[in-house]
Amino acid sequence: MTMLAVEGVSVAFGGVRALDQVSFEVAAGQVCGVIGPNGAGKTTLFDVVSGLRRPSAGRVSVAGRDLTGVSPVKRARAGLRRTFQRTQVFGRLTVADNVLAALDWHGGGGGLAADLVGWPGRRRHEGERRERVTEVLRLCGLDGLRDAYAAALPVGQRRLVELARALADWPALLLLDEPTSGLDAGQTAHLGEVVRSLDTTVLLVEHDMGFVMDTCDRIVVLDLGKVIATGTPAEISENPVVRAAYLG
Ligand SMILES: Nc1ncnc2c1ncn2[C@@H]1O[C@H](COP(=O)(O)OP(=O)(O)OP(=O)(O)O)[C@@H](O)[C@H]1O
Repeated sequence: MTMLAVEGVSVAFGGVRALDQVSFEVAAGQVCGVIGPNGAGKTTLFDVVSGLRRPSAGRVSVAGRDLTGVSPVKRARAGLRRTFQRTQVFGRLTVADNVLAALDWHGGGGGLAADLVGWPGRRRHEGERRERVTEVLRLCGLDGLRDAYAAALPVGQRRLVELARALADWPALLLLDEPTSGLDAGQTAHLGEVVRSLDTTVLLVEHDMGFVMDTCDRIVVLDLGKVIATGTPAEISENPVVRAAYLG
């Protein structure tokens, strides 16, 4: 099943074609990396998929639903989650509470009255939510840190907390913007292991080629706004067109 479909997407800034008829698909459960030289259009593509920028032509669909003209907030309701280059976690909350807060926006059901009377349905929801927090912390290798304050963690672990937050309510599609930025080699390797172990569909933009090659099932290569290649890491690393674009 196709989870993300980008079809004929174009964006122009004045005379610059940042994206020119970009099309590709990501199958459910796959990790897809977008790479390309500086100015290739990676950030613009990310902004189009996450809803920050509307394309002048083309369509973006998630799980068969056309989201092209839909706001970022409504995309989030449709199951799209993203992380940012600069981590966005609540420093004064514990790791577990950071993840719980990411689940909270669905509400526990029943509103304020349910909060006040400790409605049994609400208590059941609460138990399920705490189970999900535990599960997500395990997925992200954060079990041992659930009671640590996020502000006290090194950047590699804060990045994992952000990932855990994004995963908390079972996203349909997870967008990772330069996930390794600021991480050392060990932290990058650990993040790659976590991302590979997920069942979630992931689209990531990343400069670290080693990370992309090790982590992604498929790679989309952009150059000057166009898709010049798609394929497995092995296919991409052997592709002469890709090599030429990078050697410039
Ligand atoms: N807001 C903007 N106004 C004008 N031109 C822009 C704007 N944003 C991007 N561009 C241009 O569009 C093209 C694609 O830029 P984009 O930032 O998407 O590339 P990128 O692949 O993310 O590059 P980098 O690897 O350097 O981050 C570039 O030529 C860039 O100069």
